[in-house]
Amino acid sequence: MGSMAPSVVFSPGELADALGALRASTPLVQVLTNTVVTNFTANVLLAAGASPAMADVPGEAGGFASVASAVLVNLGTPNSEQRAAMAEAVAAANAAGTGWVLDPVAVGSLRVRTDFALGLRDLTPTVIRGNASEIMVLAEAGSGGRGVEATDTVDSAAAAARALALRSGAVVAVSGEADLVTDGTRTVYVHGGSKMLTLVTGGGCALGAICAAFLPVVKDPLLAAVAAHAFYSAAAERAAAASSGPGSFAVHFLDALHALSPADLAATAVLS
Ligand SMILES: Nc1ncnc2c1ncn2[C@@H]1O[C@H](COP(=O)(O)OP(=O)(O)O)[C@@H](O)[C@H]1O
Ligand SMILES: Cc1ncsc1CCOP(=O)(O)O
Ligand SMILES: [Mg+2]
Repeated sequence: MGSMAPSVVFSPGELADALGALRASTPLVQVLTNTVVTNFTANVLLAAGASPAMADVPGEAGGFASVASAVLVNLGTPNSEQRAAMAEAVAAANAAGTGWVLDPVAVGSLRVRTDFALGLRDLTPTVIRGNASEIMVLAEAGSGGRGVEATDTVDSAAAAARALALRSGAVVAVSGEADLVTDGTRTVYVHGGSKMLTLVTGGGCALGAICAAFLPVVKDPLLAAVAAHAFYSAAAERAAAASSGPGSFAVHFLDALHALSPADLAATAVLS
């Protein structure tokens, strides 16, 4: 896969320890996200063992970011108030040395959010997470997908993802059938998961929140993002096996995020 040979850089034990550390510390994740997925994202964080706080009001967002364990900035429905709050939160997170995740939902054809996303890209996000088309736009190597959906493959975005990581200093994660996570030098593919995640709104957006939840619990942001994707994929696989369609999948997914143990993660994760 990809133009450069990927390598396994993390052991099952490292993934298990990361999940154990998350559960032991209950990270406080500040979420500035879109109106479609807010409730689902909070439930995903709670089920995983984190503590969500949707603090996205100007005047509050900066103060909250200075005490949060990590911050998610998701551009799905970026009204002007929320954009002001995001600017505050990012400045405060950077001042406090707090990790933050940028999810540039639907960048490309939507000018306001694309311009805003390109500005955020250059404000040292710790992780940039998106689908292949979104990542290609932030790398200035594509014109975007179809609304919130990707029209490019993960492999076609691999070179752009590495270039974006080197340019921004962020770990870049590209979701798809197999997820690619890179810091520009090391590249890891996370296999597994379920296509059902694409039939529940927030399947990608809540993954950004889980990336944020892992940031404060491990030193290496690449390991944090890989552990987040492996954990998410393992839970999705378990949920898909128990469900009969998108509705029951969403319920089983929350149950699986809650039930999955560090040992389960170590036994299930497939990296390459
Ligand atoms: N074809 C697929 N098979 C299995 N899992 C998938 C597939 N496509 C996407 N996923 C998973 O769905 C989640 C959301 O990814 P994606 O749909 O690419 O994000 P977004 O919603 O931001 O476009 C990720 O966990 C990803 O691994
Ligand atoms: C449907 C929709 N419209 C604006 S944001 C949004 C949610 C997108 O969620 P995801 O990127 O996780 O599929
Ligand atoms: Mg998305």
